Amino acid sequence: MSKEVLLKIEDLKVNINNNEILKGLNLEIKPGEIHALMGVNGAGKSTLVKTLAAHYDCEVTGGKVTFKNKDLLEMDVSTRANEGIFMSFQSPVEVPGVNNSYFLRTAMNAKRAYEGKEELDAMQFLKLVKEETNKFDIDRKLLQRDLNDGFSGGEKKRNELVQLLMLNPDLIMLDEIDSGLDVDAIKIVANVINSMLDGKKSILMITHYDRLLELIKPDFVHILSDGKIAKTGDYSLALELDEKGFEALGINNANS
Ligand SMILES: Nc1ncnc2c1ncn2[C@@H]1O[C@H](COP(=O)(O)OP(=O)(O)OP(=O)(O)O)[C@@H](O)[C@H]1O
Repeated sequence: MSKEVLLKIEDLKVNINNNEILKGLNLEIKPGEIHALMGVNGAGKSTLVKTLAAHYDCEVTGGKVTFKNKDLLEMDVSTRANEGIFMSFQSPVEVPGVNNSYFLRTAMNAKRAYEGKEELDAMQFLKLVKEETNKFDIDRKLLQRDLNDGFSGGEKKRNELVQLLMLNPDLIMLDEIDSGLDVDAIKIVANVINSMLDGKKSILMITHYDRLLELIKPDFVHILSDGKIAKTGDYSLALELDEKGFEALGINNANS
């Protein structure tokens, strides 16, 4: 693998329901970098991360994406996860009938098998979960329930943090993980993410608010508009955006 680039997106075009949402997007993420993605509602931010996570809504019509120098678009959803891509969804789906703990252990064991490691039995798994969640104020009771079934918005996000800690991915994609969270919960999110940063893990996070970026400082801030990255800067771009709004920065309000 090239040491310089973890994820490379070139001229990516994506349709949803036959509408072109991404119109030739380019983005490069190196190991250890934190990228924030901002933009008006409907600009296509979620579409980008959903496409990278192989979501069935997103039809790639052009372009190239490489992850660890491999063709990402050729990989199915589980291969992408096993290769080290993790996505935290804006609204994680509820899966009644599937035990949360069982689901997570299965996902971990699939990744371990892919990496040539031994599978974890239930006891080893629980020990690991306990070690990881004890470092943070994360309630383990959610693991006994069915996956996201009846979880509150905040509980769903906390559950994703447990998944994140256990799966230990190389690229963490967070789609508005701060939305609907109370101040303490946002701090837990930031603590978990910051604790995972080891100079190699990269982050692509979508947010509308400077609050999260204050706690997880991005190296790059991108503004998505009209299906492309319209502007890139450092953290000061997020501050400028917060102060002046999109229009003052010359960003179109429509995704047409
Ligand atoms: N399943 C779908 N069917 C039809 N249109 C869709 C679907 N999913 C997304 N879209 C459309 O694609 C466009 C981009 O949506 P996307 O969710 O990527 O925007 P976003 O930048 O993440 O917005 P927000 O900031 O509001 O979360 C929007 O116009 C949206 O209505």
